[in-house]
Amino acid sequence: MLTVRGLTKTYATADGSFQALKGIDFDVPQGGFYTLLGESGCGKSTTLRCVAGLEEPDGGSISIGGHVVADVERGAHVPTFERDIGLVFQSYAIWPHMDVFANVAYPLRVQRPRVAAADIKARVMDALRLVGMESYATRPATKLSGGQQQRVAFARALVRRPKLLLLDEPLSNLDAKLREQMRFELQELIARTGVTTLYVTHDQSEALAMSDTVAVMSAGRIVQSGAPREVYGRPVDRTVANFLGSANILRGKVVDAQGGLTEVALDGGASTVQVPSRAVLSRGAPVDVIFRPEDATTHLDPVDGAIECAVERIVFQGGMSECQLRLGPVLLRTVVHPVMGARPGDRAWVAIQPERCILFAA
Ligand SMILES: Nc1ncnc2c1ncn2[C@@H]1O[C@H](COP(=O)(O)OP(=O)(O)OP(=O)(O)O)[C@@H](O)[C@H]1O
Repeated sequence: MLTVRGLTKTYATADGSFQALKGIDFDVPQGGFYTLLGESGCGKSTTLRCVAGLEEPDGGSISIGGHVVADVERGAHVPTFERDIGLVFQSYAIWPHMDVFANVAYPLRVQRPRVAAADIKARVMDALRLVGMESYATRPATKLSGGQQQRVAFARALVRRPKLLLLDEPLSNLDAKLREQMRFELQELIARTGVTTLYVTHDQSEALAMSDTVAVMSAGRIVQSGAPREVYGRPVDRTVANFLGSANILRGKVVDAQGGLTEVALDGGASTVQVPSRAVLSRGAPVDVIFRPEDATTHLDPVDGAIECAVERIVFQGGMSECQLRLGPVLLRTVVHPVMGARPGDRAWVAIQPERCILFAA
């Protein structure tokens, strides 16, 4: 449905130029929910803005539903209002001088192909019903809460029944509780309409919870893309592992490698672990062993093969606590039940599940 090939974009800056996109390729199938995730400045919004036609790329091509909307080589650039898209940004961007109805009706009145006047009311009310705002049609836009304004923005983006919905951090202005509620509402809304969605966020929990496919971006490139579980469970490098969830990293050296298992002696004589690894690493090679907080258990008594640490901090997080443990220069994080009676300074033993570890050459 959406195809992006070889997208590049360089901005002119005060001291020269800055290449924000260095060759972006991806496809979103019909009805797919594709998320661009990454730290601030990695190029997520620039990618979305190129798909929307708000920026002109300087290389590559974009097609939406089989129609080429941008192709630098052929000099093609279809303006935003002629692309079959709905757009929602972080700032609600609904017009304060109009009521809810007029806001949602606006794209039907100004964009082509025009919708017959007689059909406008039914189309607007359908869109408002979709977001649970049908009883607010005559409410001035300024007399709405943040969440209600964003619902109106979704209704306005969907009222023309676009092929593609483009969402740039649409939940970021909402407080934590509302953000979570709106996340589910938005997911349901998208599932009900079946609209293909390109979503931009720096919030990893949003990306993991909502998407069919997550693409992690860094410095103008997509470094990994796949199903959320796959990217979380099998990050291709430390950057992805660290960005998507928290990752514990232990340095070590390869002792032996046989039959897909690599034996690693962790630095400081902490322990030896046998980790599955596809890469062929020579004996003595320095490596990083990476594991997620939930892939280790924490014990207050010695356990065979476990790593001895000192409890540094217990961070209560409601249903679970994060246990921070000191191992020389490294601070490990594990997940423990809030009733676990550990205190700062206690000795503790961390047993990692070797089959869940990931190995990278250091
Ligand atoms: N109009 C512009 N002129 C110059 N540089 C720009 C312009 N727009 C964006 N950039 C730069 O391009 C890079 C990518 O910006 P972009 O907005 O795509 O990042 P992002 O990943 O969406 O970040 P954020 O999450 O902070 O919005 C940044 O370094 C940014 O400073």
